[in-house]
Order: sequence, then structure tokens, then C-alpha cells
Amino acid sequence: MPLVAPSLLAADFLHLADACKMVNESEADWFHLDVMDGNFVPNISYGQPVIEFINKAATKTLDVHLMVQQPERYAEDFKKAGADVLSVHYEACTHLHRNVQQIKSLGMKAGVALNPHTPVDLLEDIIGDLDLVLIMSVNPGFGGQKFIERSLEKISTLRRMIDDAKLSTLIEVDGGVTIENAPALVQAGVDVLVAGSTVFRAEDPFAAIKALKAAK
Ligand SMILES: O=C(CO)[C@@H](O)[C@H](O)COP(=O)(O)O
Ligand SMILES: [Fe+2]
Repeated sequence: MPLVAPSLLAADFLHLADACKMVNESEADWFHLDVMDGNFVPNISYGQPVIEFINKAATKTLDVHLMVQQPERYAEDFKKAGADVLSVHYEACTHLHRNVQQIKSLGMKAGVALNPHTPVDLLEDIIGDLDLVLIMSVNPGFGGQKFIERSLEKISTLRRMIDDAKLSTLIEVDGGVTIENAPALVQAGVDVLVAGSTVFRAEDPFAAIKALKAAK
């Protein structure tokens, strides 16, 4: 059964408390929180102060996806804000190994996110240090985009890499995840399904989360 992480980017920002309550009461496992800096990606979302408030309302793991250049500048702030899992982008880090060690030394799980054009092979020398790899199945920056089909092959390659090395690194997929494509993603080896529009644009978000959990 996959873990399901609703992305609050698709929630109504005027009623974040309601969104948190819904996720708390649902079968979802994590809160997925997208931080965008308007530089690494062409959009600005929200940052530490908002996450600090979400942390007060949320009763589940906070999975923070940093779409930020030089994320090492903010790792400590996000720890203080309540992040449990902190993912940085491969493409935004000059010293990725140092950044991963920083996240772990602060007591968070460390993830690395890959843009659609970045091959999973580039993680060969760092995969053993990672708690999670986040495969972007859309170009980061916006919710509601169409799933890039090629991501399925990347996930299968990564699954093999992790299993061959006997690691327990989680594979998370993010972008364009739907109730329809979730089974193929789980079959390809995904552990964590992120879903924004599929959950928050659904008539019944609880049912959407339930359907994603049931993907096999
Ligand atoms: O990181 C991102 C976008 O950059 C995502 O987490 C989106 O928030 C997913 O939204 P949907 O594609 O599920 O609507
Ligand atoms: Fe995300």
C-alpha cells in the first residue's frame, strides 16, 4: 500500500486549517508542502512562517519539497518550522553531499528531488545516504500539470538501483498523479504518491485519498 501525501499547494489558502483537518482525518500519511522561491522555479508559494502554522494543526509527517536555489541557507529554518522530511533539488545544489549531511544532522529525513530531465543514474554515488528520492513527473513550479509518461521508466530504473543495493530509500512521485495512473506508478515501484489537484479539486477529497491508497 503506498503512502499518500496530499499537496497543500492545491488547497484553498484562505482555509488552510480546514485542509489540515481533512488530511488529519483522512487515510493520508503525510502532508506534502511545496516551497517555491521564484528563482529555481518561476513561481512563489509559501515558506517557513506558513509551515510553522501548518505544523500546529497537522498531526502527520511534514514532507517539505524545497524548490529553492542553495537550499542549505534554509535547512535549519525548516527544521524549526516542523519539517520531518526535507527534499532539495539535485539541480539546485552545488554540494549535494554536504547538503544531505546537513539535513540529517539537523534530525530530518533527507530527500533529493530530480527534475524530469535529470537521469536517476546521477544519484549512484549518493543513493546510500538518502532516505527518499522524489521523482518530479512534471516540471516543478505549478500544480495541475499533465503527468510526463517517461517518469514511469525512471521510477523502474530507480527501483532496481535501490533494490540491487539492498537499501530502504523511499521513492516518491510528484506531479500529475491521478487515481487512474496511480496503479502503474505503484507497480513501477513508487512508495509515496503526492497528489495536489487529485485530492483538493475532488468533490470528495476523502474518497480520492482512499482511492490513491488502494492503488496496486
Ligand atoms: O511540487 C509540485 C509542483 O512543483 C507538486 O507537489 C504539485 O503541488 C503537485 O500538484 P498536482 O500535479 O498533483 O496537481
Ligand atoms: Fe512537490
